[in-house]
Amino acid sequence: MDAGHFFKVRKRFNIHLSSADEPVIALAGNPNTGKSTLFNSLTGLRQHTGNWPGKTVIITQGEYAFAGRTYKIVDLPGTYSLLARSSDELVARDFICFACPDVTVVVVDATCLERNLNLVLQILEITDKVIVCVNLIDEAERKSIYVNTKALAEELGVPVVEAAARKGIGIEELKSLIRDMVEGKIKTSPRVVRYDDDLEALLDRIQEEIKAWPGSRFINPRWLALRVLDGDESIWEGIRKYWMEESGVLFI
Ligand SMILES: Nc1nc2c(ncn2[C@@H]2O[C@H](COP(=O)(O)OP(=O)(O)OP(=O)(O)O)[C@@H](O)[C@H]2O)c(=O)[nH]1
Ligand SMILES: [Mg+2]
Repeated sequence: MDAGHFFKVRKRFNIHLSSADEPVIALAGNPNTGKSTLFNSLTGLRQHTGNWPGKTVIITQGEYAFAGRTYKIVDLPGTYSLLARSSDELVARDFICFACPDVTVVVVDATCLERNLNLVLQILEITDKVIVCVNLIDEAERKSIYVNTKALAEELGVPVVEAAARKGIGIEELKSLIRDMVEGKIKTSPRVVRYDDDLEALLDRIQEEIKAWPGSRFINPRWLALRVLDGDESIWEGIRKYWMEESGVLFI
């Protein structure tokens, strides 16, 4: 039943799958971190890439085969945040929260990791099916920057893989991690941002109400409660579009 729901929602994003159980992998990340280059490495396609930000404005999709299974891969627009202030942010956010990719690979730039972690934490608030891909390690090495990926994975509570997408480095390891996550072999425990006690108490109350909705299993209730507190109107538009129109799921 849930697979059928997500099949319909994914179609709404023009993601065409051969069957409802074909895994969907999203590539998210700040602009210019090498998502499209990674996409090309994974799929063997030649999507145009360039070194200016904000280029990918539509969702590009492709496929790759690994160990006998086909994976659909979706290149999301580059964004610094998912607060849905721009159309790029809205598309990336709606895809992650409504189409529920089987894995979201967050591509981060090894040369300026800190700036990229804001988006990683925002995505970890929505989903625990995350792999962080620290790309541009060749560029980082050139600048004598070394990333302790083991410590980063422990801090974030999700797998971290190093890559230099332009040279095809790290691609096989990423594919194998994706397979393991899709098959449920990787248990993650994402770092959750905790707010002050009053806010947490309020979040608990809102979450309890959300959990009573028939559609609540399609979304992370804590994340939705945060959006409610934020006064984020755009989330209701998404719920109408992807739950009610696609699956007839009522939410009140
Ligand atoms: N040195 C090096 N350059 C890379 C690597 N990956 C990507 N690049 C370069 O970084 C630039 C940006 O890459 P894109 O793949 O277009 O980045 P993007 O994340 O898709 O960018 P947006 O779509 O604008 O968000 C291009 O010039 C790539 O060739 C890498 O691993 N090492
Ligand atoms: Mg791109």
